[in-house]
Amino acid sequence: MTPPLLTGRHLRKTHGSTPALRGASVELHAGEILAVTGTSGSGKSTLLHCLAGIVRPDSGTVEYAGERLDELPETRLSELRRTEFGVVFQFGQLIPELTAVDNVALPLLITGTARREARERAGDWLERFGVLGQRDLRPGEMSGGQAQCVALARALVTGPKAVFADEPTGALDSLATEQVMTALAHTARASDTAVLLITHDAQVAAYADREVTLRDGVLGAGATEAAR
Ligand SMILES: Nc1ncnc2c1ncn2[C@@H]1O[C@H](COP(=O)(O)OP(=O)(O)OP(=O)(O)O)[C@@H](O)[C@H]1O
Repeated sequence: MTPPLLTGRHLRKTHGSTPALRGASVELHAGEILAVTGTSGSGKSTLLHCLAGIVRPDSGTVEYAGERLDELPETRLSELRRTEFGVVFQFGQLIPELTAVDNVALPLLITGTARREARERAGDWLERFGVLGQRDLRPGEMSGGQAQCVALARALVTGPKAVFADEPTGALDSLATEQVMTALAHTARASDTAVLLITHDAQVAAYADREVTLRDGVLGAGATEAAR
């Protein structure tokens, strides 16, 4: 079997005096959708932040494609986040003043793509997520489901190898959840992108290839090859 794209080993992280992770280990393979479930406060978001190089664990290691994220300088980490990772949160965090197409084009502009090409590629991704008709609308003029599809298009437009989605449908009704998850699962598989999907919704976890559960900062069986 090919080695994992991303591996977290024995991750520990404490916020103030609250232990969020207590030795969590997990592997994510290229092209795989992994759902991490768990009750509120079990450490899901903290795990995502450690694996995506957003926060450093207090101890333990995070290895991405042969690089130790927990040891990298901030400059290399932010380069990786811009070029190899995509992130989506519960509330898409689109820029309210920009239209859908300009929101999606933004990561390309930041990495040096010319404006015309960036907007063309943004349009392609809006189409893949079924929201091309909303290209000239601002986030406040769209439904919640449409805005999340735009946020996903923005996360995928740079061709990331890994997408980190933290409760991406947490604010949506079940119909919009289905629209967003169908689009995410389809595009992730078509582009061989790995997805770490944080959720406490069984309807959402059902879209994953594999599901692991966090309990009190530790992952249960199946999170790593050794434990499977
Ligand atoms: N910045 C912070 N400062 C202090 N405590 C924090 C911080 N972030 C998280 N925590 C605490 O760490 C624990 C784990 O939080 P985390 O957000 O990772 O869990 P979660 O499973 O994602 O929860 P939820 O489903 O409610 O989002 C919780 O007890 C939380 O209150």
